[in-house]
Amino acid sequence: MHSRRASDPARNSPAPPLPLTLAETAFLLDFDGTLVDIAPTPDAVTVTPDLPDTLQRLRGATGDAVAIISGRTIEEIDHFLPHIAYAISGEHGAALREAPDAAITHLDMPAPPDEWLRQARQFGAAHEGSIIEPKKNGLVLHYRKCPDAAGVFERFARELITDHTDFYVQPAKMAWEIRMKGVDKGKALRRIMSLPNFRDKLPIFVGDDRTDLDGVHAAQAMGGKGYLIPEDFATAEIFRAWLRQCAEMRP
Ligand SMILES: O=P(O)(O)OC[C@H]1O[C@H](O[C@H]2O[C@H](CO)[C@@H](O)[C@H](O)[C@H]2O)[C@H](O)[C@@H](O)[C@@H]1O
Repeated sequence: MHSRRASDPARNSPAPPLPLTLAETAFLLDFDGTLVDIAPTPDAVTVTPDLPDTLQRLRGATGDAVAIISGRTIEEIDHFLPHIAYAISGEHGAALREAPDAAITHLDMPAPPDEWLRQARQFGAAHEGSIIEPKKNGLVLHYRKCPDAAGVFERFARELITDHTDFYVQPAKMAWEIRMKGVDKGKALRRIMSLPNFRDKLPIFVGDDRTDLDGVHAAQAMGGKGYLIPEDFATAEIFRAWLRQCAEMRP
């Protein structure tokens, strides 16, 4: 993934074209850095006032073909955007809720050993500002508030998972994430695109991080569009303005 600098004239290039018809389009959207701006801590993200209405309008215009695909848990997405997306995939595809009233299902995968979380919390306590975020299928070591410790965090994460071949260490935005092998946002997108409301539509996936590349490639492979911030939309704010334009398109 390449990125553009503020001085790059391409930053000012127009956003991608609007879809031709919403009735034949499905929106599958990343959360952090896309639907919301990156914030100093995971709890501190804010939803812009018009975003829930934008997503509700898109649901109406697409026949409920609006999904969020996030690295976060589904419960966290519900906290920020309650009952807004039709389907939600969490933990990079390890969890799925197919419809608003459906139960959350988890892929049958081994959980990380409890000992990892205990050790990670002990390690985090020695680094002021760090955040240890547990997930069912992994954990995230955030160093945004202690950036000089990035290398130490990486070493700790790699040593922690030594000999556990089911997991790997993924670089994330100011964080290292211990992730389960075998799940990714591309697979999550394909699962959601097989659901009745999504099937037979062209997917538009938008994300901002290297974990989103699988979603981008899967959408493109299905004949749809895969977009990245800042390559295709200079900022998340510009992407959200584009999404609003989509929501306001005539049927
Ligand atoms: O797949 P996403 O919806 O993009 O989620 C990716 C990770 O996002 C969160 O961490 C990142 O965003 C935080 C809030 O802006 C920021 O403080 C942190 O530095 C970023 O790494 C979230 O905490 C993770 O669980 C997600 O996997």
